[in-house]
Amino acid sequence: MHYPPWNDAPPANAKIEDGKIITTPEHSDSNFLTMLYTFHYTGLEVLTADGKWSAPEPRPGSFVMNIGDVFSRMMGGRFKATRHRVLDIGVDRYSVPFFFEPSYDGDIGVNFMSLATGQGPEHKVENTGRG
Ligand SMILES: O=C(O)CCC(=O)C(=O)O
Ligand SMILES: [Fe+2]
Repeated sequence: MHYPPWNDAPPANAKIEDGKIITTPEHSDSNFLTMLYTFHYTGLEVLTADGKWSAPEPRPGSFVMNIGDVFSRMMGGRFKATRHRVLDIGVDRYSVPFFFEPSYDGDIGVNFMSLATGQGPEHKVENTGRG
């Protein structure tokens, strides 16, 4: 992904709290799991459990792993999908996300954990492709 800077002309809806400017608004990824490579670039922020935005320090050679909506739902919400956003850092920014998706006939039914624990709401099979 390539994020060009707004170059001092951001649209009104790119301006957020504390004078920050965003290139990608807050969201969670709709997939299972995302492996994200951010090189040496800052700009990524993740929402922590106490509702504060936190900027993980970029670590070249490492991946950020973001839990997606599908994984969270399969786990009955015990693991939360990572809310995250990207700030304008004033220079061209690059990142490489790998969006790991379930296979077309994979079972992504809710409450997968109950298959292993025998506890909690019953797991119901739902195939990715057939809903
Ligand atoms: O570029 C990044 O650091 C994050 C990208 C992202 O959130 C996305 O593509 O869903
Ligand atoms: Fe994302």
